[in-house]
Parts: sequence; C-alpha cells; structure tokens
Amino acid sequence: MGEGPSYDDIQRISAFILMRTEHRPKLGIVCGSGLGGLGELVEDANVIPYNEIPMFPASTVPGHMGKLVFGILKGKTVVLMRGRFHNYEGYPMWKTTIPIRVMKALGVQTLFLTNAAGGLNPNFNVGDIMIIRDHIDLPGLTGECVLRGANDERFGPRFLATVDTYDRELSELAKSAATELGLHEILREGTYIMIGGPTFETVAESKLLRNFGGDAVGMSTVAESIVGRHMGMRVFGMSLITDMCSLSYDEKKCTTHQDVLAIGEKRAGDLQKLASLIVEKMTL
Ligand SMILES: O=P(O)(O)O[C@H]1O[C@H](CO)[C@@H](O)[C@H]1O
Ligand SMILES: Nc1nc2[nH]cnc2c(=O)[nH]1
Repeated sequence: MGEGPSYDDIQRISAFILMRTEHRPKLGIVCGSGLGGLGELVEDANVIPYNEIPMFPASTVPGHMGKLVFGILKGKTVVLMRGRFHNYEGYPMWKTTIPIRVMKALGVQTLFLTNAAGGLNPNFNVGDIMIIRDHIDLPGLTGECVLRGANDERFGPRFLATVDTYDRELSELAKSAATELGLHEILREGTYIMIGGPTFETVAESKLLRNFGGDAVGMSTVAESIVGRHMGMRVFGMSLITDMCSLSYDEKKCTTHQDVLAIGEKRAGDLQKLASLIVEKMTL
C-alpha cells in the first residue's frame, strides 16, 4: 500500500469481519481514552480483537483496549471501537483511519466520535462535555492531512469541502438529550484542535492554540471526521474535558495520561448516559 489503504484491502477486511458477526451496523462509535465503558452496554455483543483482524493496526495506548464490539445499543445495531489509533503511536495518518474506512464498507452511515481533551476555553471546567461544532486540523494545515496521497474516487472526492463536517441536526439532538438528563450546565460546544502529540502542550503552545480559536485540544478525532465525511458519512463528535491547559506560567499544571483516564472514569456514568440517549434518539 502507498499512502492510504487500497479500496480492495478495505473490502477484504470488511468481508472478514462480516463472517465473524451477524450484526449489520448503521452506526459506528469510537471511544476515546478511558471512555470505552460504553462497550459494556452493548447487548448481544460479538467482540473481535484488533489483533485477529487482517491488516488492522495494534492499540498501544493505555485506556484503549483494542477491540471491535458489534451489537445492540438502545435498540440500534452498532459497531463500537474500544480503542482508536493515533499518529503519535507511529502510524501514518491514513493508517489511523483504516477502521473508519472499514466501517463504511460494513454499511455504517453515521459516525459518533468521542475523545478526551484538554480545555483551552477559560470558561470550561474539568468534567465538561463539549459538542464538537468545528475542528482545526493542525497536522492538515501543515501538510499531514489524512487525505494526502493518491485519491481513490470510490472512497470520495480529491478535494473535500469541510465547512459542514459536523452534523447540525445531531448536535441539536445531543443538546436536547443533555437537557433531558439535566446535564445542560456542563454541556459546551466548540472547536476541537488536533495536535500530533504525544507531548502535552507547553504554556506558549496552549496560548497559540487558544488564539487560533481552539476551545479544546487533543491528539485524535479530526482525521476520523475527515475520512468519515470523505465517504459521505454523517459525523457527530463530543469531547470530555479531562484537564484544563495552562494558559499562564503562574498556574502551570502537569497533565498526565493517568489524570486523563481518572477523569474519564469519574465522568463515565454521565457520558454513557448521554451517549446512550443520543443513540436512542438518532434516526439512522
Ligand atoms: O483522543 P483520545 O483518543 O480520547 O485520547 C486523548 O488522550 C490521550 C492523552 O492523554 C491522547 O491520545 C489524546 O488524544
Ligand atoms: N492538555 C491536553 N489534555 C488532554 N487530555 C486529553 N488529551 C489531551 C491533550 O491533547 N492535551
């Protein structure tokens, strides 16, 4: 393979998976760092570990189990990724999104992305949930867009419009679900900015990212959204704010991945309730 998975490879991976499960999902969910607990709510589950799937990368990050879970969530047939791939793990950007391409080949039309992210907007608090209204593809802006390389029109167009990346209708639905659960006070909406990682930001970098217009920062999601839209999927995304980025040298804090996972665990209940209700309300 050159830059980008070949169309035939994706069909082959999909055919392998279709032999391992009778579920035919229309909704794909990606669980962020420490947010995989949603997988426990999936009924009639068929679990396929990534290491059994041909050509699939391996999950190397704690908090990402490395399993595809097929089954029923709130009456909807879903495929859920317990563990995503990141560029900083050493995978080229295109490789991190192989599962999204495979989901489309399986019949998935709606993509529900979650992540753990650092808060850049000073009005945010740890534990808030941010609906992703828009993103900034920092790797893309500097030449590492996930769609770089030969384009196969069977996936999607060479030049992709991205002004409508995040589905407005699904965002509104998420807001009404949050209100119904009494979570509206911790619900935010904003711009997610992707950095390459694995370093967390310096104070100067956080200031820069904030000045760029970012409300939250993380090391994932954007490539998945772009690839989803490239193939015509509806995309919805939400971030759990697991820590606040330091915007001044007086409040310099050292974020660790353990902090990120700990907040994920602490907020898992609300996040799962919200995600479940959104799924229940979705028309697929
Ligand atoms: O984006 P997810 O996968 O939720 O993970 C986030 O948490 C990790 C850092 O703690 C980074 O991988 C960052 O992107
Ligand atoms: N500051 C910061 N916090 C995070 N929490 C999860 N991911 C990130 C990140 O990339 N940066």
